[in-house]
Parts: sequence; C-alpha cells; structure tokens
Amino acid sequence: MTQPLLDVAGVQKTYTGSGRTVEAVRDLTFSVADGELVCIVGPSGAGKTTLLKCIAGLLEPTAGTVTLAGSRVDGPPEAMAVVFQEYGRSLYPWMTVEGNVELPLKQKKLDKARRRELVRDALEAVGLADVHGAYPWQLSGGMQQRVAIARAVAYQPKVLLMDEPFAAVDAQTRADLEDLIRSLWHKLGVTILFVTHDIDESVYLGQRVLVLSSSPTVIMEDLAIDLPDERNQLETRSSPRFAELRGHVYEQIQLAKHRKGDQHQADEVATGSHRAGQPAVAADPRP
Ligand SMILES: Nc1ncnc2c1ncn2[C@@H]1O[C@H](COP(=O)(O)OP(=O)(O)OP(=O)(O)O)[C@@H](O)[C@H]1O
Repeated sequence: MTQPLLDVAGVQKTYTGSGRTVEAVRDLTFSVADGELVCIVGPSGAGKTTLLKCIAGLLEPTAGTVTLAGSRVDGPPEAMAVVFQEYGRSLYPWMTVEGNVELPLKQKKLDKARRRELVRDALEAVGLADVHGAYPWQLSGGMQQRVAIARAVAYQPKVLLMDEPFAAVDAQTRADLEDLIRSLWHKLGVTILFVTHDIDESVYLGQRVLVLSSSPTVIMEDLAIDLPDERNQLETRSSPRFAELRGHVYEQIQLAKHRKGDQHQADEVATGSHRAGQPAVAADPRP
C-alpha cells in the first residue's frame, strides 16, 4: 500500500488554563491519500477547528502525531495552506487584492516575475483577474473569500485545509464557491481537507466524509461518497443517492450530538466495530 500523504495518528488535545480543563479532541486517527478531497463534519463544538489547527501545525496536540509526506508536523509546514471562515480578518485592508495574494509568496524567496505569474494564475483560477488592483473592502463577501482561496492556491500547497470557509456567505455565493473548490481540485490535483458543519455541503463536496462525535471527539464514521465525480448543484443534489447519503450523515450527526467520544469507545469495545455504519465485527473472531 502506498504511504498516505497526510496521517493523523491518535491525536488528542486538551486545553488547560484559567482553572479549566477541556478535552476537545479525544482520539482521532485517519489518513488522507494524495489528491483526495475529504470533508469533516460534526456537531458544533466537536473540536473541528482544534483538529484542523493541530494538522496545520498551529497548535500542538497533547498526544498523537500528524505526519505530512513522511515528516512529522511540529509547526506550519510549507506544503500546507489554510483558508479560514473569517475572510474579513484574514485579508489586509490596506493591501490590494494582488498584494494580499502575493504576501505569503514572499516567504518562498521566489523572484518578482515568478510571484506575479503565480498571483495572476491564481486570480484567474478563482475568476478575479479583473479586480487585481481593488482593495478587499471594495469587494463582496464572496469575492473576498475568493481572494483568500487565491492566496492559498498561489502558494501551491500539497494540502489545502479549509475551516468552514463558506459559513459567512449567502446561499447562492456558497453554491458557487463549492463548485469553485471542486473545479480547483480537479484542475490542480491538490489534496483538500474541508471542515464544515453543513451536512449537504460535506456530501456534495467530498469523496469521503468523516463524521465526528461530540466533544471529547472521536470519528464515528468514515463514509465513502459514491456519487459521480461530475457534480452539479441541481442534478447531484436532487439525485436519490444524494438524499440517501445526506440522510445517513444526518442520522449520524443526530447520534453524535448525544454520543460523546467516551460513549462511542464504550460501544466499540462492546461490539468490536471500529466505524459506525459498518457491520459489527466480533471482538474475538475465533469460532
Ligand atoms: N483556546 C481554547 N481554550 C480552551 N478551550 C477551547 C479553546 N479553543 C476551543 N476550546 C474548546 O474546545 C472545544 C472544541 O472547540 P472547537 O472550536 O475546536 O470546535 P468546533 O467543532 O470547531 O466548533 P464550531 O463548529 O462551533 O466552530 C469546545 O468545547 C471549545 O470551548
């Protein structure tokens, strides 16, 4: 078997401080192959952002490891880029669109001509070539999020991490941005880990959906999304298989809201199964 590009092994994160201890993530193990598009969905407060920050090297896990292309992550790796929900806070208002997209490239020690080329290509890829000289505050929310995506794309990451990137935009813009992500993924071959609390969005976008339990968090299910690769907001979302898959994830999330990681682990011990939705395997397979 080929080595996965991203490997998350036994990640646990407990926040301590101000006399409070919160075990946000209990025990998360999964891997992502090169070129995959995986969505992570879970109830509010399930530790999705905590997990993404651990993967991005922005937060140190209390236990467990994150490995990217065989190297342990212990700080932000050059091969990763993150797009956050709050585009308003992630763009510099005093810099033009072009300036914002170019900024992280300056760390890469590329010459000016190459930087300009990457900025131009990224803005073209997200459909913003004609506003390169505008300031973020002159653009709509959806356009600002496109700038944030262009900035991540220009950086040419191997893995693109996205933390509820479309939560703050209207439904129509959100649909357009979802299609933009699928088309960038096809065009660039980048590996994407996309966190969302929106069940429909996770099924529409993903090749796989990881369903998280309530905090302290474990993976309740690792579900393959067997929809055709060519997705379309109208046809895909109205197909019977889409309805089945979203219904299944919805049920899991309802269970997840009431089932914390410790409960799930107790169930695993009882049934010997490792993933919800799969047939339970006897703990001791001997006859
Ligand atoms: N810096 C912190 N210090 C202490 N506790 C924290 C910190 N950040 C997050 N938490 C706690 O960890 C748990 C998980 O939070 P996290 O933001 O990772 O969840 P989430 O799934 O991303 O939530 P949402 O979907 O609401 O954005 C919550 O109980 C939260 O209060």
